[in-house]
Amino acid sequence: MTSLAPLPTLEAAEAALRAVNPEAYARTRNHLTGAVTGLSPYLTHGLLTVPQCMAALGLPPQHKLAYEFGWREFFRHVWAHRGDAIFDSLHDGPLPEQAYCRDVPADICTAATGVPVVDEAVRTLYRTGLLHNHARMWLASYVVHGRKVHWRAGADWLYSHLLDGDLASNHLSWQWVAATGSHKPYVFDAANVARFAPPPWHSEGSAVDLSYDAWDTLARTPRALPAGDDRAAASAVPEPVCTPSPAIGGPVQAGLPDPAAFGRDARPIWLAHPWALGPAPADTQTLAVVLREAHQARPWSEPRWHWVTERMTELGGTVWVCDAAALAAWVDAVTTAGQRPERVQAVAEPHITRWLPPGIALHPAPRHFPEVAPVCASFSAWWRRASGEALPRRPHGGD
Ligand SMILES: Cc1cc2nc3c(=O)[nH]c(=O)nc-3n(C[C@H](O)[C@H](O)[C@H](O)COP(=O)(O)OP(=O)(O)OC[C@H]3O[C@@H](n4cnc5c(N)ncnc54)[C@H](O)[C@@H]3O)c2cc1C
Repeated sequence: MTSLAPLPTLEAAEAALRAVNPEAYARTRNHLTGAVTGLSPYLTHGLLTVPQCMAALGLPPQHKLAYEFGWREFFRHVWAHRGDAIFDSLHDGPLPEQAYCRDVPADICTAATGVPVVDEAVRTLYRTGLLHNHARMWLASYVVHGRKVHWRAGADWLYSHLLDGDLASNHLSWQWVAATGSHKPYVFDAANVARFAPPPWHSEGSAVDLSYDAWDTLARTPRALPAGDDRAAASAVPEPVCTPSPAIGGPVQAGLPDPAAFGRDARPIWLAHPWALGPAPADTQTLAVVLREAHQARPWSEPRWHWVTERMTELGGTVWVCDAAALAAWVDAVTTAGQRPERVQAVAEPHITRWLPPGIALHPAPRHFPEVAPVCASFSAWWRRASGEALPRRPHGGD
């Protein structure tokens, strides 16, 4: 990962939180150079929590930034209620599912479409592991409505490369753009890009320079925009390699430590996993674990693995890569009947919880907004119930 990526340390996370300027955020957040917070990798990987950010910033519930934290928790609410159904279209979109291809074309994955806004987004993604929300929306809209790629293929691809890749925020945002989770395809035009992005992104005269009406019609017909030509291919960049587990070597080891080494210490064992990289509770010993099953279906890029394992090393010394059965046996070995279930503790996080053995005491992932039931179909319905406030009419991410 280049120096453009945020550092995977608690100090960097806390510094990013201290640097947030809510007033500037509210004015400029839709601009690619706006005062966005950069908190998402820290929130996704548990170095910070939404309640901690809300408290530190003292945000009133009607602040724009409070809504955005709200979107994060709304997507978690939908995931908690709908489960794996979020990985399929929540309802019909503008076209039948068969109208979309199931692979992201090579010219998109290598930033060689010849459309500046798309190629800049992909280059930025590979260089930093992050993308501004507006850029994610433009990219997803081009992929789904412009190139007729199924939202799920686009979502899986983007998730693999994001440092903040979160299955709820990512996959449900793609569904929102695709109109399988909202009621209108999200489309954009070149003027919108020119207003919110710096000049290298401007796309007048390219394949996406269409009116909103033409875009809307395109989203509702099977026709696709053309792939990048040979001239665009000349500036292609390689897609970073994605793997289902980190490379073994140095502090990253396959297997688990000798349970006796932990068994001699009476303190509870804190399981640091990729979605719980905050400080371990006082008076615990830390075991840092990557569970193979949690990543099998959705590999991560090398830079993301590097980012995560660097922080895990800081927490646990060695990062242990193992499968769920091995972890269950290890938990059994360090746990005597009288100590269950507090001996081994972890944060319950939906990316991993289903693979954690039953002998582990789970702490709920911290939330700012109260859980509401039944599931809310829209953010505004959820916001009304979770915050007790009405939501002014506004779009999802940008103008
Ligand atoms: C196609 C697409 C894919 C996305 N994938 C992810 C993802 O994998 N992980 C992820 O954390 N966010 C995702 N988002 C949401 C959003 O783009 C990022 O959270 C945001 O860009 C992160 O930058 P930031 O921390 O500077 O955000 P800020 O604008 O500073 O917002 C502060 C925090 O609020 C939350 N937030 C802001 N906007 C949104 C939003 N639209 N939806 C949900 N939460 C939001 C995030 O936790 C963010 O860190 C996606 C959005 C789109 C359109």
